[in-house]
Amino acid sequence: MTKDNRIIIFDTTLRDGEQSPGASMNEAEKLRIATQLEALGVDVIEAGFPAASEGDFKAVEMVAKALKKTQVAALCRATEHDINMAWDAVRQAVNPRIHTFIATSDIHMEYKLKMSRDEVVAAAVKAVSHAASLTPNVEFSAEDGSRSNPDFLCKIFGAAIEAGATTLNLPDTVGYAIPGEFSDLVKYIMKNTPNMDKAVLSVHCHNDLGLATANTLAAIRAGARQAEVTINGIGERAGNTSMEEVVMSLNTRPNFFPETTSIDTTRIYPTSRLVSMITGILVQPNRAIVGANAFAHEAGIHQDGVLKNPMTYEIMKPETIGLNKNSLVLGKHSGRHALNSHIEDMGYNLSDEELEMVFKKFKHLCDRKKSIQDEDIEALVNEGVLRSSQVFQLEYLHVSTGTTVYPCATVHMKIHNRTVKGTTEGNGPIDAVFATISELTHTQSELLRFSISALTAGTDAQGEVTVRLSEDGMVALGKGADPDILTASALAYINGLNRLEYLKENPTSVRKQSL
Ligand SMILES: CC(=O)SCCNC(=O)CCNC(=O)[C@H](O)C(C)(C)COP(=O)(O)OP(=O)(O)OC[C@H]1O[C@@H](n2cnc3c(N)ncnc32)[C@H](O)[C@@H]1OP(=O)(O)O
Ligand SMILES: CC(C)C(=O)C(=O)O
Repeated sequence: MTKDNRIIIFDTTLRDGEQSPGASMNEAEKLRIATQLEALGVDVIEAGFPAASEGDFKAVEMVAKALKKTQVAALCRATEHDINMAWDAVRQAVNPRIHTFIATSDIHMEYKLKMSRDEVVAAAVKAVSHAASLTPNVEFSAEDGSRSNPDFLCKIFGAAIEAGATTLNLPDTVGYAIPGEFSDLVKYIMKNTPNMDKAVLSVHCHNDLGLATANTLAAIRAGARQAEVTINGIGERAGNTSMEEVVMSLNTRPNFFPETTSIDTTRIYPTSRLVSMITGILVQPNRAIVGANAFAHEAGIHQDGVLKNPMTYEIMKPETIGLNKNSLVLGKHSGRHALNSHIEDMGYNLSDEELEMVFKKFKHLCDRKKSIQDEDIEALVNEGVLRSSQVFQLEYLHVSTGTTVYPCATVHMKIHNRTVKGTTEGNGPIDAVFATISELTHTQSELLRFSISALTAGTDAQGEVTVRLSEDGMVALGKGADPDILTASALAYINGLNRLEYLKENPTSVRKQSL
């Protein structure tokens, strides 16, 4: 048993991770991940189960040949054939490891293996002795260890050490363990296994109850010195202990965990992305450490705190895991501080009054649109700031249109602080809107151009309308943005009219304003 506080990180993304339904990887893909895992700094890479298929054999062999410093392990049943296959596949690694296993729980021994306890001990000893005749680096796992009799575990582990195993792995194969109980089991094994000081105790947890990381950390506290993990926690059924959770727990809470790892945490995020891309298993947004929302803040009170000091709501720095920065997601829970900071990042400098105006429109937009993009904000700023000295304002718009209805628009506008209302028909809904506005404002402008575009992707995107109006030799652009394209059109038209009014009053600024 190693006495120091360094935890050996044994990554089984390429073996147990590959057991996630649909995650099978080809040789080149495994090699790509293995190379990344080596750069990440894992100590051991379990590259596959060579007896499973010719492809897996080749992949393990390729990884073993390619890696420069990392130990490469291959899993095998407790049979001579599987062990020989495993050895043939890993033997060219700088430090090859044979990992052999057999189940030790009563249910597995009776129903699956159909073997007695003594037969299982004999098979384990035979397998470990054979593996140890090939390499000094032998790991033995007691499959379904957490549901096995503790004294039987100590007996088989003691026998495996005597046969040459240097790492003993206690798997919670079916994710059944509870942290306190698992930690007691680890302590019991360490105390009662003969010659335990000659081997490293490892744990390998599954996430069936969502406790894989908690059990692994409890085991580390109890003295386990190897953690078997996968990137993004992928693996059989509900998956394995996730590497990023264990490593970042140790890293973030050094006052609680004196244990350390050799992981370069700044490579965690890119590795997570790579594994997700290759396996096709998406990372859920709220996943700890590597989820898209792990460093994103939406609530105004949180955003304000983060702007003042990120540590108010962040226990880790995003750069520590290789993310450029956190993100303040603008949404309906955001406040003025976050909105203003975002607007400043976009290059605008608003007065308090302007910010107030944009903030109101922003909240209104958030109630109607799920995700707010930079373009949405830009449109709101343009809208809010350019409309600050407006003669004409839209108060209400109702349009009826359809296949059997003649398009008709009802518009209420504020003109010089007086509300006027009107209804007009048109050739189409936009024509009806523009005709009504024109009538209410007593303007005679000519519509030179009308264009509409979606500011962002998705059916809930804001539409941006641009109009070019001309009156008495003056030309003005008008812009309007709204998720409703008829409202966006009305806003653009009124914006253009306001600019024309401005030009009429400030003829010297004609050129500048009409650009
Ligand atoms: C908890 C884990 O994650 S364990 C690792 C799981 N990984 C894999 O299973 C790797 C992929 N597996 C495979 O490709 C195949 O199962 C193979 C090639 C390994 C074996 O295939 P087959 O020979 O067709 O056997 P099959 O998988 O149907 O059954 C497993 C056999 O191995 C036996 N067995 C299971 N575990 C062990 C073990 N650790 N040591 C020895 N024998 C074992 C079973 O009792 C069963 O034996 P039986 O045929 O006498 O009943
Ligand atoms: C073979 C062992 C290590 C395993 O994968 C498990 O028990 O889950």
